[in-house]
Amino acid sequence: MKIDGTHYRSIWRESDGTVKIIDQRWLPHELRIVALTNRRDFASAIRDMWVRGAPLIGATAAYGVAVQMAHDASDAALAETWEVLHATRPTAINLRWALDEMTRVLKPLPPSERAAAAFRRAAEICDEDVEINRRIGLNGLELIRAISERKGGKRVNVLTHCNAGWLATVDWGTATSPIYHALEAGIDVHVFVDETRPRNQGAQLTAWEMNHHGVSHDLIVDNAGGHLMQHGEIDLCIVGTDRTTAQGDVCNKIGTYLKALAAKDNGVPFYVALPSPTIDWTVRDGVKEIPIEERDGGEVTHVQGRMPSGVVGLVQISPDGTPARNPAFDVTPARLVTGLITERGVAEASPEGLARLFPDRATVAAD
Ligand SMILES: CSC[C@H]1O[C@H](OP(=O)(O)O)[C@H](O)[C@@H]1O
Repeated sequence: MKIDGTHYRSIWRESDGTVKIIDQRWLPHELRIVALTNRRDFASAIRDMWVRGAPLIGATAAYGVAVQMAHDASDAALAETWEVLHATRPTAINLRWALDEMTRVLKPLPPSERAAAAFRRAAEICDEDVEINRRIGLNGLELIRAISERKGGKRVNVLTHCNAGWLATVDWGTATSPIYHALEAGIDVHVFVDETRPRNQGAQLTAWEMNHHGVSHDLIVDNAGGHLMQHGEIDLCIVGTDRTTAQGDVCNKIGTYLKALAAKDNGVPFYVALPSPTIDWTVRDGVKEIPIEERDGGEVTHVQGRMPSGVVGLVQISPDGTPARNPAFDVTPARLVTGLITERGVAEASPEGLARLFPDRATVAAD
């Protein structure tokens, strides 16, 4: 999307072959663009969240394989790269999907052909993500348009959680794509942006996206969402996902489950923007089977921001040595999900709903 009138993707390859990313750790205060030149860079970028968001993690891993193939295209290097990058973060299925896809394409080729083929496939994966997200936006736009018409053109209030924006993907975003399309369609839309503790992807990234794209928004603390729903201030929720099961259970940033409970209790539609590479067809029960990343407790006891001096740094918000738990995701059972907004349409959160849209992929029989 655009930053001060200039179009950016979150990851791209320069004409000289260098792969570059926006290092999201410094947003919203600094726009830092960095080159990733070796496998270690790519592993750090994913593990330490220079880039984050399920689709972007997958795209980054794809380019990580390509850059490694340019250094060493042996079978051993290909297998080792799968292991090294797969170990960076456990929850987003797109990481495994992208690594498996790159291996599928490259394994049959002679090493001499692998680097060129890898960069081609990585570029395709990025372009496919952009198109998938554009279509998710068009499908989600109809949900927002229907609410707008029901409200006689009055403002449609959308709640988002974490960042499922263009910064979480290659472009458009997933949960934000319907919002961007609604803005372009002239619909009066307002976004309540969950700050999303502890990494504050909402406060730091979604608010930055909304601001740069001219979307009306308010930043709210995570705990305010239920109150706003009780008072009729939220028309629908749209969130992203890091892994959705064939049953329609949705794994997403920590706190999503609580938002879904509040939405159910208040009759607020709760939608999940779901690109098909984020569907894990091999999993039945999301709560029992999806690995939940446990990140360092320091992300809970400390918060990053800009100091009065203008320097971006960390401040400690709890007593020295405070122990902290930091599960980075939770799973919202399908029963709390109103619908899944995919690139092929809006599906019921059920095996039947997903199989209807993806008969070519559905492999898990309904319970
Ligand atoms: C479009 S996927 C976005 C998804 O990824 C985020 O997690 P993280 O920032 O830790 O990578 C969050 O769960 C978003 O909903």
